[in-house]
Amino acid sequence: MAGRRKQGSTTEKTRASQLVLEVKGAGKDIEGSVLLAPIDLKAKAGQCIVLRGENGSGKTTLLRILAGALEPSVGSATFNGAPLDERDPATRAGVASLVGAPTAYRDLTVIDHLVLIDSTWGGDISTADERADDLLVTLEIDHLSERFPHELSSGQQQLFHLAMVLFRPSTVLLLDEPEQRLDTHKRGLLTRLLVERKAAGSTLVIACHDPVMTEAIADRVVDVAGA
Ligand SMILES: Nc1ncnc2c1ncn2[C@@H]1O[C@H](COP(=O)(O)OP(=O)(O)OP(=O)(O)O)[C@@H](O)[C@H]1O
Repeated sequence: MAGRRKQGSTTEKTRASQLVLEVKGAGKDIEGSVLLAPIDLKAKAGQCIVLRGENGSGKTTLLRILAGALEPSVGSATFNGAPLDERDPATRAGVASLVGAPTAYRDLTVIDHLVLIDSTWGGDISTADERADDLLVTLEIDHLSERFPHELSSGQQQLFHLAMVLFRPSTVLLLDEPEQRLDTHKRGLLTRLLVERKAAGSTLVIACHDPVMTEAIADRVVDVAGA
């Protein structure tokens, strides 16, 4: 019994010390235009890296590289030691990202979207509604569960998009300015939720222009310097 406990704690420590994301000198240019100057980044389980930098410095480009949606022109980016590639099942299963607006359907309600996402990830259909509603309650948009996406305000739409990415299973969460269009109360609520995700072992990389939120969630701030 004692031996099993010891082995378990060693495994947990090993897991916590392993790099989940590693970017080594990754940069991106297209036809002579520099989108991202070469940059390094390391993140372990339970860590949150905040990307900071002026408009156009390359934060979204770096997030797209981390999502496996964009291949770096130089350097490398890996997830658990393997190259990031959104076509690869390991990347798709582990990495959830909100970079730009996700696909939404005019004829599905807010809760329909969550139940659909859950079913594509193999969630238990008998509890999907209840779990979806719990997340909407946490984000304080449960009263909007039967609305269609085009019936939401811009801030409500942002919370809906966050719900879509938070509802699917993942070990890495990539968010591009999740605070945008949210009021102060909702920013606080999102901050608490992200701190909880971190405590549960998720790796977070977040581009953020809000210094209060950055202070609350960042284990490390990476300055994206631009070309
Ligand atoms: N397809 C493209 N071709 C050429 N340049 C591009 C392309 N997409 C983006 N860029 C340029 O790459 C740079 C980095 O853009 P990116 O969106 O990564 O910046 P950002 O740091 O996320 O900015 P913001 O804070 O405004 O969201 C910008 O100068 C942008 O104009």
